[in-house]
Amino acid sequence: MNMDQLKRQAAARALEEVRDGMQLGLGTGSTAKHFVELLGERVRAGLKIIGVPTSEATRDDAMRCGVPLTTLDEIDHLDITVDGADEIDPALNLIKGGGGALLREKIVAAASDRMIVIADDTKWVPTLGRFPLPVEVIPFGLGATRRAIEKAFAECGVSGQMAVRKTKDGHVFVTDGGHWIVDAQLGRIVDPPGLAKALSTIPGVVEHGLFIGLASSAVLAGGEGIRVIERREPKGD
Ligand SMILES: O=C[C@H](O)[C@H](O)[C@H](O)COP(=O)(O)O
Repeated sequence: MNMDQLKRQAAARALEEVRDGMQLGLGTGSTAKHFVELLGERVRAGLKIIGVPTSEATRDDAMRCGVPLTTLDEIDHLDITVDGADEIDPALNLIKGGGGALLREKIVAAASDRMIVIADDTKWVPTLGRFPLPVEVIPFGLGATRRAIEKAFAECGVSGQMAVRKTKDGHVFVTDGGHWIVDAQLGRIVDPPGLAKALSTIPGVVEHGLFIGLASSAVLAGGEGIRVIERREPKGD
């Protein structure tokens, strides 16, 4: 089974949790796209749900698949968000933002009763950090923000090269919110909750890709089948 088939299997397993009448957060990326497509099939067969997309790309996919959409201004909570991840550790801490959607993804996940992470099992790691950590920043004063980020890294026992994300054609990548992303090659993040807190205090940092205490479960698809890992502590701890 190839990677794409594994991603679709994980998406199909998460879909089993969806019930009539639910309000759903719709993640971004190649794995979440499978979920949106499968959800669209169920909607066309009569399932009544409504979704909040976490990016313009997901909005386009959902509309194409016939998934009805709303916003967090029109509804007061979400039942489940289903989203992919770049890395997942045994405490269900995540690195997200490889596709640049981390800010909306975090807002939507935080507004959800449950977040189900779907992935192929190569995303499962003992320690976060092999995948570059995305940090979404305001372009104004970027030099000062970078220095503050470096200081936060040092205080949290990590270091590594940082680079402003570029598109394939060499232009600066701009997020749906109009911000830039700095990707940090940290290798091994020893204290993800500590680093998350430190980054959140920096004025020029809009958001970062560490998702701490947000995932309720992870559905991992691999060559030997599907593994569902449930979070033990309540959401937010
Ligand atoms: O910004 C993008 C998101 O955080 C994605 O969910 C993450 O990068 C995983 O994407 P994929 O399922 O394509 O590996």
